[in-house]
This record gives sequence, structure tokens and C-alpha cells, in this order.
Amino acid sequence: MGDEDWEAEIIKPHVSSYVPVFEKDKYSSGANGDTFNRTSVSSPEMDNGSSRKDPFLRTGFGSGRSLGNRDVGEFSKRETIPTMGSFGSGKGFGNRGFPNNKFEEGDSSGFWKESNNDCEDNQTWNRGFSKRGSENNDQDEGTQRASGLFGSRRPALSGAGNGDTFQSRSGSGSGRGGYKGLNEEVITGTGKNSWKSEAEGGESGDVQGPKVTYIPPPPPEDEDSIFAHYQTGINFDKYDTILVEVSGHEAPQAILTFEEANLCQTLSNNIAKAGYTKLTPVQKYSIPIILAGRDLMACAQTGSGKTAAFLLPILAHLMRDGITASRFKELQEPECIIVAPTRELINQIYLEARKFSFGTCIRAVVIYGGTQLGHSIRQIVQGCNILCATPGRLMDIIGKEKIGLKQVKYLVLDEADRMLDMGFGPEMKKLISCPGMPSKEQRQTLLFSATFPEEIQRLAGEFLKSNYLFVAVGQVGGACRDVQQSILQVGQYSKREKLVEILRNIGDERTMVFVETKKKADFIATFLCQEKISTTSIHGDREQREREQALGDFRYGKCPVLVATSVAARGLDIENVQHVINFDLPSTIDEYVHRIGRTGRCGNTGRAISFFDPESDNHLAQPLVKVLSDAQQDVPAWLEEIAFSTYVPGFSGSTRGNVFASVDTRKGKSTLNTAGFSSLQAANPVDNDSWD
Ligand SMILES: Nc1ncnc2c1ncn2[C@@H]1O[C@H](COP(=O)(O)OP(=O)(O)OP(=O)(O)O)[C@@H](O)[C@H]1O
Repeated sequence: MGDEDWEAEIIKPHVSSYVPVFEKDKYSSGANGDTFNRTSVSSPEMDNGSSRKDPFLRTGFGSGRSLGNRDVGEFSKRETIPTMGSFGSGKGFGNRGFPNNKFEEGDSSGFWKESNNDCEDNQTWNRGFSKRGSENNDQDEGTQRASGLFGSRRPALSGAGNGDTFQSRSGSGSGRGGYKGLNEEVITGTGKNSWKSEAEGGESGDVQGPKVTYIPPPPPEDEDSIFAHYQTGINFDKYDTILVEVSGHEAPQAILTFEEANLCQTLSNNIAKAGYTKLTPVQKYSIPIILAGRDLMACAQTGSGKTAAFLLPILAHLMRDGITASRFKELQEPECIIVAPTRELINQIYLEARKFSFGTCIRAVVIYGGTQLGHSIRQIVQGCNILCATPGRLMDIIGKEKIGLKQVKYLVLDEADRMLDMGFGPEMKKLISCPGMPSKEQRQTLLFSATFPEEIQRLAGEFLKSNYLFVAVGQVGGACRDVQQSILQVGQYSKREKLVEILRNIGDERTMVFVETKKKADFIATFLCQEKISTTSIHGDREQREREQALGDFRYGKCPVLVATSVAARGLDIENVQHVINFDLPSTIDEYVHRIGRTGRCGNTGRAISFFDPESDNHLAQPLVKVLSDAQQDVPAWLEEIAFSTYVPGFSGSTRGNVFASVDTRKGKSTLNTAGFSSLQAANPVDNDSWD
């Protein structure tokens, strides 16, 4: 069964059978200057199909090739206002945007079949499922409304596009994709290495859909660009006052300065050129732990330097061991593999690895879905010591025997809770049981995130040596205190107006607006452009080229507003993001913490405003109150009331488990160390198998 069939099966009982009328002759698929048209058809059933009764889905905007709007002619005018950012998905919305279109609020005429997908986007449909090969699934964009771990998964949903013009081009292998789409997909049961390669599944033409040909631009070569960085903020020094807990046996002493780490001269020079003069708490604790060869699970607030916390000691070891890239070998055997859940994030980590290894013989390589497989292979065969990869592309490359795992000494899971949950957990399990992969006793495994639900911590035991150390900087799963959080009660039908009001007040300050679905991301971006607010968008239905273009336009100030789904919630480090607006709240509190963490980074301050709709967000009231109060933010009385009225006894802080694990789930007693930090020693973590 293909992806689309599966989606249809899930949705069928509730959706309208409406198929829009589409005037093909007015459609051309050129990237620029496309003309779109369709005839407006009222579709009252659609309201039944959308369990959210979302006003934004009733106005006829969406992603995919077919654009719906009554002001057809307006679309072709978009080239006339090039100042607007790129948004939209695929051919329907070219990179130049189309600000002149007009649509009317509450107009229910603008449906096409793709609207049905919003039912998929609605969390109620997705609980317990992890849809494989579904690049159009917002669940895969990090919202992960997971109801379990390694839970029920539909096997081998290959997700070939069916060529239906009105369907989103999910799973077409066309290079678009969210967190984990067809091009980042691992499918069991076929192929000599037990997982179906990306080429088999998406790029070689075995399934329908165009070949992915996108080759990302090469990284910068000039030193200034490589070491470009933004300034630490006024609260950087306050990091020192955050309590740090280390649990596990015989933890090495924290270091207080980079000098104490005894790094080689080249590495020290690179650290200085990167503008790092002082360690952040997670670095103070993690660097000596990793240098001592210990496994580590580290949890520290967003934007507090976790990337360097693992990269620097790994590089130090590789330098110490005299590792040099072996060029032009058909089978490369990297010493270090780093995985992260999104393409943009893994690319960012790669650029950091490249920066810190500048002037050394260590070669970092990045590979991710949505790009030409041949390009990934070409990068690897030129030499690869540190392989930065998204999971699907990694497994493809391993399956193609371009990567051997025998030399792996370091395995890093960034956003580790995400990498181990039901979405990526199975892939990660496969990775560690791949032929040649050293056992956990033989390698060093490092898990980093700002959130670590208890159940994920338990699962992580499979990946880590039993004597691993746990570093918790501040409250596990807590929000960054440099972000001023406000929660506004705003109903669905007032959200757009409120958004425009806020953005007009904000002016040109860089702002990320998070919405729940890909379609809504397109819709809101379009709407904002119509309001003359220069906006771009990023989500999993956009082609990789478009995603990177959108991020670039936002990063370099061309578009001060980025509308995003949760695909951009984790890890992205963009200078000067001053505001995050949760137009829609995410379904889990940990996702909220990650989203608002796109601002207030590295000691800078930021603001997060969230629209709370009592119709749909009440389940978040309780965890929100906790996150706000833990971060010493004002808690609105109305939110406390909702939290009280929806009180769940034994509340653990998350809709999917305990995001507020006080610390290490292995438990133990806490002692204060001399630096004023507390150090938690597990009673006997080796013997203590009873983590539950
Ligand atoms: N010691 C330091 N001195 C100055 N800047 C630093 C230092 N450590 C990290 N940074 C900078 O702080 C920013 C945030 O770091 P990083 O992206 O590693 O945060 P993170 O903890 O991984 O965040 P997230 O949880 O969102 O992934 C980056 O721009 C990084 O270069």
C-alpha cells in the first residue's frame, strides 16, 4: 500500500470526496511565472473532514502544485513584487512569492483534495502511528504526536507519489521532505543489508517520482565566513549561576576554562577565531567527561552551546590519535558519526565541525535527504572522518557500502530524545546493530538535547554503557530563561488579525512564526505577504532547494519573518531571532521548549508569544504553567484556571511522558560541589538495573 493509500485509509470515514475542478490549460509548471487556476466550488463537507474546523484551511491555500484562489489572475502578478519572500511548496509557490493575491477570510470555496491532508496533520489522526516515507506528514516534522515509543509503525510504506495533481507530492522522491521522508527513509526487509536504500526507495526511479537532483551549494571557503559568528548576549555570564547536576560514578571534574581542556594549538586557535572565550556550563562538564572516554547523556537549555560541547573533545581525540582523512577510497570508515533529525540542523552541525577542524587533516562530511545521492557519495569518497547525517541518508549510504562502521569510535545523537522516539528510534536501533558497528562497549556514545523525557532516558540505556554519566544543566526540559514568554488567549478565528497586529508592532525584527501544518505555513506566509509583511516559509513539503533558500532569506535578513512547522523547531541557530510566535501551539510541551529556544540564544534575550486556543490547547495548560513558573515567567490567571480545571492527578509534565524528569532517571542523591554546582551520584548505576 502506498503512502497516499494509507493516508486515504486513515482519513476515509471523515473526509469529503470533493475533488476540485482544475483548469489544466491554465496551469503551467514552470518554476516562475506559473499560472494557476481552478474553479471555486463550495465544499460544505470539508468542514466535517477537518476535525479542527480550521478557518485557515477553508480559504483555499495550500501546498503542492495546484493553487486555489478565486483571484486567479492575481497569481501571475507575483513576479512584480520581488521583495516578498519565497514560500509555498513546490511549483505552486515559486521562490518569488506572490503577494498580490487576495483571498477572503471565511471563504469556504477554496478546497482541493489536498485539504484532506490536514486531517493527517491533525494530531488526533496520528497518535500511535509513524508514517514511513511520508514526506508530507507534519507528524514527521517534529511535532511527533507520539503516544508511545517504538510504537506501532506501518511497515514499508513506500510513499510513491501517485501523480495526482491535487495531492501533495509527498513521497515522490522529489527531494522535498520533512524530518524523515522517503529520501531519508529506511525500510526493512529488502536489499542485501536489510534496509532499503534511498536509491531503491526514492532516487533511482524504482518508484514513481522524479529523481532528486539537488546539489546543495558548497560551504564557504574563506576564513571570515567559516568563522562568522554572532555575539554572546548580556546574560551569557548568568549561565554560571545555573545549577548543574552530574550523576553517575566517578565523574571527572568540571573544567572552568578552555585552557584546562588542554586542546591542541590548532583547535585552540579555531576556538578563539570562533569568538569563544568562556565555556558554557554544558561545555564545562561535558568536555572533560568526553575527554575521559565516558558515555554521556547531556541535557542543557536551548542555545547554550551543546554542539561545541561534543565536537571539541571529539576533535581533540582525533587530533591526539593523529587521524587524517584518507582520500579517494571507495569505502570510507569514519571515526565519528553524528546524527540529527533535520537536514538544516545536520548541515549546521557540519559547518561547526568544519569550523573547529579548520586547518587540520580531519575531514567532516555532511549528507542528508532531499539532495542528490551521488553528491553525497562523492563527498564521502573524498575522505570522511566525521560523518554528519540524517538517519535515512545515513542508512542508504551504509547500504550502498560507501561507509564502513568498523572504525566508529564516537556516535553522537543530537536532539537525542527526538532521535530515540518512535519516529527515529527504530532507525537508530538498526544503526547500532549494523554489521561492523562497534558494540556500545567499544565505542563512545554521546546523547545531547534540551529535553529528555524519562521514558527516552530509559530507552537510551540500550545505546549507552551502563556507567554513562548524566549531565543536567538546570531543569531537565526547562525553557531558556532568557526568553520572555507570554501566552495570549486567542481563538482560531482571531489569530491572523492578532498576528498581523503583533508583527506590525515588531517591525523588522527577525521573527519565527510556528504553525502546526505545512499547508497552514503556506497559507499564513501568503497571507502575511498580502499584508505587505515580507515573509518566507519552511516546511517538509518544500523542496530542499526551497527550504535552504527560505532559511537563507531569513538568516540574511531578506525576509524578517519565517513561517515554519516544527521542522524548524529544534537546533537551528540563527542570529538575531528576537521573536518566536506560536501561532499554533505544538502538541507537546517539549516541542514548545525547543520552538521558543530559537530565540534567546547564547545569553541573548528574546521573546516568545504563544496563541492559546482553549478549544484545542487545554491539554497544554498544565505543562505550560510548569514551564512558565520554572522559568520565572508570569503565569496568566486564566491559564492557571484552565490548568486547574483540567488537572490530571500524577501529572508528569508532558503529554507523552515526563519531560520534567528531575534529573537522571537512575536516581541518586545530590551533593553540592565546590563550584556551587550540585553533583548527583547514582547509588550504584552499574548494578542499578531497576530504572523503572
Ligand atoms: N563558549 C561559547 N562562547 C561563545 N559562543 C558560544 C559558545 N558556545 C556556543 N556558542 C554559540 O552559541 C550558539 C548556540 O550554540 P548551540 O547551537 O550549540 O546551542 P545548543 O545548546 O545546541 O542549542 P539547541 O538546544 O537549540 O540545539 C552558537 O552560535 C554557538 O556558536
